[in-house]
Amino acid sequence: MIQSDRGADPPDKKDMKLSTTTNPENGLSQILRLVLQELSLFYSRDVNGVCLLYDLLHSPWLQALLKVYDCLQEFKEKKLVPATPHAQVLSCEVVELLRETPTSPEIQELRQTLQAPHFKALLSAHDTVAQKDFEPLLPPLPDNIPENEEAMRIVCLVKNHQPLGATIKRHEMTGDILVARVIHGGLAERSGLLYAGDKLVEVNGVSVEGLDPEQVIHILAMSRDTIMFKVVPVSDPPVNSQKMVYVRAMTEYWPQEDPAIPCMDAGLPFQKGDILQIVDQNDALWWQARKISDLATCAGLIPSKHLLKRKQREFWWSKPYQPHICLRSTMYDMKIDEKCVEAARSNLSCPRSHVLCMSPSPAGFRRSMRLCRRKSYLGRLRASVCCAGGCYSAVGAPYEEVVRYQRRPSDRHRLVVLVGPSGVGVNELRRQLIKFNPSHFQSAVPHTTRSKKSYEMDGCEYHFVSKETFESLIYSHRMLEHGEYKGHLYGTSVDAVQAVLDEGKICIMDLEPQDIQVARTHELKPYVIFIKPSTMSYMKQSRKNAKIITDYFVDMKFKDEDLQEMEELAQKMETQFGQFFDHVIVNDNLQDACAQLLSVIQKAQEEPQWVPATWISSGTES
Ligand SMILES: Nc1ncnc2c1ncn2[C@@H]1O[C@H](COP(=O)(O)OP(=O)(O)OP(=O)(O)O)[C@@H](O)[C@H]1O
Repeated sequence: MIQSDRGADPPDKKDMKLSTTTNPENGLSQILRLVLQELSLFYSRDVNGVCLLYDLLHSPWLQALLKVYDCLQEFKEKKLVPATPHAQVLSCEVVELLRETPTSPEIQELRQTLQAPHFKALLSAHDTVAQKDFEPLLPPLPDNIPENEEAMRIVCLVKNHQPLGATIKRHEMTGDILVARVIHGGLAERSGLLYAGDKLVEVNGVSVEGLDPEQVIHILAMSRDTIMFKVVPVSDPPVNSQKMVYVRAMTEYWPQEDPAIPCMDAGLPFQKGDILQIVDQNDALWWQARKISDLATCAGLIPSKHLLKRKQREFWWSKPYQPHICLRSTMYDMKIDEKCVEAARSNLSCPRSHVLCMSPSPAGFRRSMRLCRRKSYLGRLRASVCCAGGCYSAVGAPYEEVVRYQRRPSDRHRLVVLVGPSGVGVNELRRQLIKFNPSHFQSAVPHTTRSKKSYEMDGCEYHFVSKETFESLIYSHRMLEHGEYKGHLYGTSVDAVQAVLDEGKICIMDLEPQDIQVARTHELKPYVIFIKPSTMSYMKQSRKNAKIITDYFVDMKFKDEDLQEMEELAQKMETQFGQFFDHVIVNDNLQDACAQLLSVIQKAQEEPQWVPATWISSGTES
């Protein structure tokens, strides 16, 4: 991730003094010092990547470089003249004279110093500069060079256990071996001497004429310390003027499984949800990218958006037809068992008298309605191996452009969405969070079309609305999730979530994974946390006294098959929807999981995070 390392090198006035030159009144070092002072004011807020800029300008190598630059500028004016252009000869004469002098420890030391290879090399360099003798001595050109001889470039690269970072191909018509692409950050690119399109003539003195690319690679693999290329440079070297783009991978990619990749070794594997830095989009089919978790390495090849979409479509159509139900929740496909909702309520840690109170706070303690969808959901998930994720993958963009978003203190909080297989502890964690700080965390009050009971209050347990009102909320996309049972509709609206956010609180809600996309808007900027079950053996231990609610029973103990089912479901959720998860918490020890949740939520609200670019550029952000 491009993140400045705040902890490693905090802005500090003492440090800044060290970084100034001896003459702070002029020169670039002085300007840099002032810029650093300015930047340090914004450092803690990381406004628009200030930390990154600060760390760059504060780096010792840049400071040293600027000092050298300042010194050179100073001496440029003085027009220095060498005392002698023959320091080497002078040194030899001194050594000779010292031989005739009576020896003493000092004389011995001086002789040793003057005869040391490094010192001799230094004097040699001095004389070369003093005599301005910079041109290398080249043998005279042969007379018989043909007029149309192409200009050649000799490139010598020193091997350093890093990949060369270039791929080659054979030109279909001419049979020439060409540099196909130069990978960013690789040895070839950093040398600045090899370009895509350069024609290879020789490698390590061996002519490549008539050779296959594989044979050329074999020669390269055999070379030991240095690689020598003789190339005919491409007439128009490509210039990469594209801006760096960051994307979230919405699908996974394994170069080893892709026979179409031009060079498997140069491929960059990635998983759903990985953030990638796209460094080169010059090729319409193969882009170059790095993972932000590994920016120091050289880039790798990934399929372009267009190509990956095509691959997804081909994969989709190549699958045998399977009748399936789309997981996307639609009206009337979700059964909510009100009996279960009621039963769950009586199971709450907050007493019923609390539910009856005037304050709307009980919403935070209500069990989610998803409990009752458990059985049918699992069934549908099993039946639709390639639906929600698959359908999405087949038609959706494989990469989502992302930017760093830093919530300002005046902004509303981000919605926190908890996702997980039924029984994993989503509601338990939500309850714990709200209990821990009810003035900070709250759930949204759901809507229903059923009639109000005598002990209920509108806006407290539910917003009681007519079927028409509810349906208009659905059609105007104001419902984040909804379902029907026995002719009554239930659901949570965007407005109910916003009401919590408008109070300056953090709204916590649980969603089925297929509903995450509905919530992914610039209005709510949801931060999605996946709650994952622990290992089977740990779950058996820790869930001994835990209770679940099924479609038919309330307060049932976990059976082994429930845990097994939970594990299976968690895996499927991760496989299909992992691209939407901002964070994963394994719920083994409840206290630990709660502590993690608190800290992650705090980070989500206070630290820069990757969010879809459309959330920021949609005009609602200043
Ligand atoms: N880390 C844990 N250790 C022990 N018990 C736990 C832990 N997490 C949750 N539980 C217990 O497991 C049971 C199920 O938890 P919970 O009701 O929160 O599940 P859920 O994910 O909301 O699923 P559903 O939506 O089906 O209710 C509850 O009795 C809860 O107290």
